[in-house]
Amino acid sequence: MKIYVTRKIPEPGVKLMRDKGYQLDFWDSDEAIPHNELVKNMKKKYDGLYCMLTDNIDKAVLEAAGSQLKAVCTMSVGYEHLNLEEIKKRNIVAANCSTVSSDCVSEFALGLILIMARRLIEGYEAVKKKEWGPWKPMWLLGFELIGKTIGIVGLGRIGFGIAERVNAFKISKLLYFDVRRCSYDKDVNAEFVTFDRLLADCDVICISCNLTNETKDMFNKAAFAKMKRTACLINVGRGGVVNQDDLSKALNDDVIKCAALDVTEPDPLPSDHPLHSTKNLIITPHIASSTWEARNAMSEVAANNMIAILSGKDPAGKL
Ligand SMILES: O=C(O)C(=O)CO
Repeated sequence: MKIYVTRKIPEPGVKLMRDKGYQLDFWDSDEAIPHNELVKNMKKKYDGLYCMLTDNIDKAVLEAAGSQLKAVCTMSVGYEHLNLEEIKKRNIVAANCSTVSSDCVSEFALGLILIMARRLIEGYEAVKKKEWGPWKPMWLLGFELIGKTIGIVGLGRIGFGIAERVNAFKISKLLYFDVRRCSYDKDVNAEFVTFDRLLADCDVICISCNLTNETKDMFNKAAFAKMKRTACLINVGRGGVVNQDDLSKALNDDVIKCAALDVTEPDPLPSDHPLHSTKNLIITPHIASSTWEARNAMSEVAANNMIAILSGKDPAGKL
C-alpha cells in the first residue's frame, strides 16, 4: 500500500504505518503543501492520503488521485477542509482524530481564562517595560472564578473537558448551549440554556464548538450587546464562530471586557490584520493542541484510522 503524507509528522504515527509495510511518501516539510503540489503528487496514485487541517481535500485532489485512493485520514479533529460529499461519492472512507486532543485543548482553554481573568499578559508587559513600581492596591486588578457563572458553547469532548476543569474553581453556575441537550451534562453539573440566557448570565464564555452553518458568526454585534460589560470571551473552537469585526468593535467600545482567541478567520491571521490592534484581546497562534502528548497521539490515531480503512475495517474516527 502507498500512502501520501502531506507533512512531517510525529514518529509514532510513521512507525505504525511502516510496521504495516506501507510505503510512505512525504511532503517533507513543517510548512503546508501548496494545493497545486498536492494535486500534482496525488497523480502518482496512492491508496491513502494522510492529511492536515491546512490541506483542502477538494474535487481537484480527488480527481488527481483517481480510483486507487481508498482512504483520507486527517491528523486533526476539525474536518472542514475535507469535501465529504466528493469523498463519499467516490466510495473513499474519511476519518478524523476526534478523541485525543480534548484534554490538551481544554487545559489550554483554562489557561486562557486564567490569563485573561488575572491580566497576566499586562503584568508581564509592565515588568518588561520597567513600569513595575511599589505595590499599589488598585493596580492590574482582575477577577476570580469563584462564585462566577461560566458558559460553554458546544459541550462536546472539549467542552466537557473545560467543564470538568472549571468546576474545580468553585464557580457558582455552569451553563451551556449546544444544538441539543447532551445526555451527560449532569456529570459536570452543566445546565442547558438558550443562547440568549448564556449570553446574559455568564461572566466567562468559552467557545468549543465546530464551525457549521448554524455556528458561523454566532458571536456577532447582537450577541455582544446581550453579554455583560464585564464578560470575557474565549475561543478554542473555530475562528468563524466569531464575527471578528464585531468583536473588535465590542472590545474597543467596552461592550464586553476582554477576549482570547486561539483560532481566527483566516488562520493564520495576517500580521497586519486590524484585529491585532484591538483593546483587551489576546490572540494565540492555534496552539491549543500543541503538546507532545497530543500530537504524538493524533499521529497514531490518524495512522490507525488509515490501517483500519486499508484493511477493510471501519476506522474509529469514521466521518
Ligand atoms: O485538530 C484540530 O482540529 C485542530 O484545530 C488542531 O488544534
